[in-house]
Amino acid sequence: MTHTESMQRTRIKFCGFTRQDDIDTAVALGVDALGFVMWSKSSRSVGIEQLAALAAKVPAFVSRVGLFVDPSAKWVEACLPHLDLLQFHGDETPEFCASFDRPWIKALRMRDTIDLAFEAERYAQSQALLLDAYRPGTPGGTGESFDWSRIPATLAKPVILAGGLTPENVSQAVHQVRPYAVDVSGGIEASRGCKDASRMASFVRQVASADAR
Ligand SMILES: O=C(O)c1ccccc1NCC(=O)[C@H](O)[C@H](O)COP(=O)(O)O
Repeated sequence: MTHTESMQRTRIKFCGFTRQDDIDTAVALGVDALGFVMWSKSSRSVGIEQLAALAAKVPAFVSRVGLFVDPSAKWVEACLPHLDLLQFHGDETPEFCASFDRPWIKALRMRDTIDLAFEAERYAQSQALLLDAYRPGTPGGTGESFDWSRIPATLAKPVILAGGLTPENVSQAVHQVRPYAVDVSGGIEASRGCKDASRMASFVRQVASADAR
């Protein structure tokens, strides 16, 4: 059964926050989860002090998600007090992902050879699988989409659809895939790391209208 058949709305995660004003806007729009890039090679990354300051002002019942790419255990542990959920974007093993005292999701890049049923079994302890576009050498945040018809109608884990989503295409994406959640970064930005309030609002409206279809 898809989540829509069970009458659940599509959850929304916005990723790559660096500014308090953008977080305030997203929270006011009712966004479910806010992502912080804890990978220093990203132009959207925040340091631990910035994470602490931003995360402290996120109200209850909005998830603070930390995004990691092949981190050390020490780095994840340092970030843990400010996070509700961990998102792993590299080649982390299931054992590594499960070794922290937080729920977690695994991002999978949709390379041609990927076997999603196998990955769902492999990452069985994850809360969900985030499916993202594959670009060699770039672990995420590419702003590129992939062919959504490659996602099986049923999968053992909830699907978070990511990769190149925008206010312009998210309604079609939700209608076609019926994911548990959608995740966006570049599609709601004015510039790298800076969100655009009107694009954030438009994205949320488009998801709601797709849910109502
Ligand atoms: O945003 C980054 O710079 C980034 C770097 C390394 C791994 C993941 C990264 N971002 C993840 C996301 O923002 C999203 O979860 C996802 O990749 C979708 O991004 P976009 O295609 O820009 O909507």
